[in-house]
Amino acid sequence: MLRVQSSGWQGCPVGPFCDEMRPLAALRNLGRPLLVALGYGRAEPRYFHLQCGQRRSGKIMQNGSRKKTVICIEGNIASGKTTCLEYFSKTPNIEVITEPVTQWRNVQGHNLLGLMYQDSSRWGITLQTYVQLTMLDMHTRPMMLPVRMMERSILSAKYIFVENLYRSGKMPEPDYVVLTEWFDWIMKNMTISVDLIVYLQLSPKTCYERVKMRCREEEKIIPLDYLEAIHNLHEEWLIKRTRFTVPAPVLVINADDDLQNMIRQYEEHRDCILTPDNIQRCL
Ligand SMILES: Nc1ncnc2c1ncn2[C@@H]1O[C@H](COP(=O)(O)OP(=O)(O)O)[C@@H](O)[C@H]1O
Ligand SMILES: Nc1ccn([C@H]2C[C@H](O)[C@@H](COP(=O)(O)O)O2)c(=O)n1
Repeated sequence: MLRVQSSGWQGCPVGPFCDEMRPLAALRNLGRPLLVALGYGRAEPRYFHLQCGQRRSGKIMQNGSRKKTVICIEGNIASGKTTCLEYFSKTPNIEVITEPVTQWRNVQGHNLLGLMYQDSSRWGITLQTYVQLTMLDMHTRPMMLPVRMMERSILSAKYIFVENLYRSGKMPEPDYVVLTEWFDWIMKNMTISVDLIVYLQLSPKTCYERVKMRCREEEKIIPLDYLEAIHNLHEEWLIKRTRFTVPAPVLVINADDDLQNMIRQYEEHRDCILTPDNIQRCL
């Protein structure tokens, strides 16, 4: 089963220079207004590119270069994101960026992921601060190929994992507020381009079984209700759309299927996934 959600996005295309931008380069360019937030309110701000004012439908950039495409694969823990990326990595002209879990497990000898699972009230903020940095690095890495597929995004790090820590009382409000101000600054001053979100939707129970099967040391203590909370936040963000901005069209794929059926679904929707301009035709 596959559904497409239309987007509430107001248009934030990539500027001609954005592929070259790295966090430090951007900090040097603080004076240059890249994005303006439209309408702060209950929901998150929406962003519109000031310099080119280009809408998503245009494939050719103002500087004549071809528009590149960024697809984010979102979903619960062990929903099959890495497996999906591995599958598409065999396609020519696609670059794949997986979540830097290895980096999170060894920051100058410190395993932030392990620390977070051992004591999330103490280490949740530490892990999420680092996740936000590494995700920003992923989004701003120069694109070498026309299509980039990445595992999760800086958005889900904030809207799912930071939000869960805060709502469950594991992240004190001052920490949450500081991380939110950092996030808002990034969204206002950096170009975070997302053309399509592929949401792997499945039951928390299946995720639980797959977490057990994968047997990642740090995750052995994950209870089912943690996966339920993470699932509910994905639904709130990408399906119900009750709180946070959804930055691109969302393709919902039923990921409860076995591997063979997952491949069948990926093949059926290959064109929609790899050419987000086609997504309207899939609606
Ligand atoms: N459709 C599927 N059916 C059964 N097992 C799967 C399926 N997709 C992935 N797996 C297995 O589930 C575990 C988690 O998958 P993975 O792709 O690493 O998830 P994620 O990257 O979302 O955490 C792995 O052991 C993987 O081999
Ligand atoms: N912002 C984040 C992102 C991920 N994690 C955790 C969840 C998993 O234990 C691990 C990697 O995720 P997966 O790719 O297996 O879904 O990192 C987190 O705590 N915060």
